[in-house]
Amino acid sequence: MIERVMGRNENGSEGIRQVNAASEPAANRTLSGNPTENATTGRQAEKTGPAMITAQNIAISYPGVKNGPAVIQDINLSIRDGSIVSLIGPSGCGKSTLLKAIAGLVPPAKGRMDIAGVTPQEAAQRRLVGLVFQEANLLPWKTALDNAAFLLQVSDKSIPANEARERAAENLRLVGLGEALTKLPSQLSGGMRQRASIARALTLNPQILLMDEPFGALDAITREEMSYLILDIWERTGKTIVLVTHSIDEAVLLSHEVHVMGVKPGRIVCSITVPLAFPRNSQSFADPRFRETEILLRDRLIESHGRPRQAS
Ligand SMILES: Nc1ncnc2c1ncn2[C@@H]1O[C@H](COP(=O)(O)OP(=O)(O)OP(=O)(O)O)[C@@H](O)[C@H]1O
Repeated sequence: MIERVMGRNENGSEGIRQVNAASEPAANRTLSGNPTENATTGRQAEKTGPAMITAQNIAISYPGVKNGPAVIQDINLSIRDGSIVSLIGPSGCGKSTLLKAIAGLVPPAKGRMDIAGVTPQEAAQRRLVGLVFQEANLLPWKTALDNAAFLLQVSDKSIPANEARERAAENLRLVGLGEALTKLPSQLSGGMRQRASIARALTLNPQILLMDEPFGALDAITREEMSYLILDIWERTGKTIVLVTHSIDEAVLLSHEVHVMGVKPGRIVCSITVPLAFPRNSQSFADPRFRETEILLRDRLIESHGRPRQAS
C-alpha cells in the first residue's frame, strides 16, 4: 500500500513523500498515524533520547495544607531527552506545581523524581534546568544584555564577566534580539521582553527548559511567533522542553507529547502523542492530523473539567 507522508525527502528537503506502507519500517511510517493516547510512538519520538525526567507516584502538598488532600498525586511521567512536552489542564490542577517539582522548588511529599539521573535539587544546583515564566521579570535598570548575563554571573562566580556577556549576547541573537542588546526592558515590547527572558534561561545552558505559560500575556500573533521561536530553539539546541499552556493549538504545534491533567486530585488523566513530523511550522496547522489531535485533546480537556462531552 502506498501512503503519502509528511517529512524529509531523501535529499533532506521537507515535504510529502510516498512510502510503501507494507515495506517501510514502522518507525519510519508513523508520521501518517493518528494521535495516540498513553503511548509514545512515532519517528519524531524515536529521534529523542532516553528518559531525561521521570516521576514515580509523585504527590505534593503545600505547607499549611499538609493534612489536607494532596495538590497533585499519583503522577507518573517519563519525559525523553530532547523532546518537547506540554502540560495542559484546568486552572488549579497543579501544572505549575508539577513544573516547580521538576525545578526542585517544591519537594514531593511522596514518590520519586529523577532529573538526568539526579534529584531535582541536585539538577538545580548543577544548572541543568532553566525556567521561563509568564512574566519576563527583567531587572528594569539593566540592559537586555546585562539581564541575560545576570543569572549566570550570580550563579557561577568562576565565569569571567566578559564570557557571561558573550554567552548572553549569543543567546540574545538566537532569540532575535541581536539589535537590542543595549536596550532597557522599558524600551522593549512584551514579546521582546519574553525573548530576553528566554535568552537569560538559555545563557545558563540548561539541558531542560521549563516554561510556565510563557506567552500567556502576549497577543495572538506575537504568541504564534513565539511558538515558532521555541521550535527554532529546539531545532538548534535539542533541549528537553516542558511547557505549561492553556492553548490547545500551542500544545499540538510544539509537542511530541501532551499530558492532560485533571482536578481533585490534580493528576495526569491522559497522555497524547502528536503524530506530526518535525520541523513544524505554520503549514502544520493545515495537516488533517493537527485538527484530529486538537479535537481529541479538546474532548479530553472537557472531561478533565468534569463536564460531559458534547455529542458530535
Ligand atoms: N504556595 C502555595 N501554597 C499553597 N497552595 C498553593 C501554592 N501554590 C499553589 N497552590 C495551590 O495548589 C493548587 C495547584 O496550583 P497550580 O498553580 O499548580 O495550578 P495550575 O494548574 O498551574 O493553575 P493555573 O492554570 O491557574 O496557573 C491550587 O489549588 C493552588 O491554590
